[in-house]
Amino acid sequence: MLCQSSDELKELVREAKKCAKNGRVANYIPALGKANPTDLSIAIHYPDGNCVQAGDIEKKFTLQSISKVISLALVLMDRGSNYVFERVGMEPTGDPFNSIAKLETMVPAKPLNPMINAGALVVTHMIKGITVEERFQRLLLFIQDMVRDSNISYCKEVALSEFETANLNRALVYFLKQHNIIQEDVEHLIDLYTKQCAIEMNCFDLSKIGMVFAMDGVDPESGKRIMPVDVARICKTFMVTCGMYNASGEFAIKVGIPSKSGVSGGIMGSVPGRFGIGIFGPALDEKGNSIAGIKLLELLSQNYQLSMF
Ligand SMILES: NC(=O)CC[C@H](N)C(=O)O
Repeated sequence: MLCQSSDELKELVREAKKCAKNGRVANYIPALGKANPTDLSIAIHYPDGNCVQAGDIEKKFTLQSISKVISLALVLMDRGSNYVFERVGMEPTGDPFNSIAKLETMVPAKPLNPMINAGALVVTHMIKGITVEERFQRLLLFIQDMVRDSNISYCKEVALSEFETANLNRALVYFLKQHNIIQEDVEHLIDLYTKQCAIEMNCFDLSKIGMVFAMDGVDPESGKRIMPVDVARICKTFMVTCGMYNASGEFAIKVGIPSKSGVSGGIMGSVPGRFGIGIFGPALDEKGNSIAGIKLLELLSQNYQLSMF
């Protein structure tokens, strides 16, 4: 069964919105603190081009950790999976996304997976190109291709705000540099990573990216293959095992849709072979996931039997 009507979706948004009051917007990146905690919007994008939406779907937000799946896809294409997984692992951590704790206990010191900050920084380090600008443009082009919109760009204010405050991420990079997993200049990598996290779009755009992953790497509307099927498969698997940080297990049980969240309050969902979902709800739970966004996905999954398990 599919959700085909915005009225049905509006009703679910109204219901899910009630729990936004129990969450808080992220403010460790100061510019994110300006978001309105009661916002909630969703777009569902079907392969035939049909899109069902509810809420203020024009509102833009930054991708934050959602960008980690996309940079992983690019780097898997750039370098191949053997090279990538020699430098970053495949296992969930059970720790918060920005935790530094496990790094010191791992021998060699490679991060456990590409969805935690330590692993994502290693992935961003592997994006091919000579300069930060060239590497960022390659990532942006890849995203523009998925969304089919060459106007997709990044929010300079959020990028700068994170660059000025990202001392924990700097600590992770210094540690990884000491262990020779990362070789480049720390400030260059933080510059690239903070721009990557600040790439900005609305729910409608995000649902298109979710759809490309759902459709095994093909944009069904243009027929264009954006990434090999294996790359899409690896990314979706990480979305299931690590996409919602240390809440991924409970989310898999309650929702069962490969998803990736970010501290801006965005969630990208990919229902395999069926459709893509983009959600924005900036009030977060204690693990850093959109509290109303998760509720909305729970309602959707129950109402339309979307769990893949
Ligand atoms: N969970 C997130 O969305 C984290 C991304 C954020 N840019 C950070 O590195 O802290």
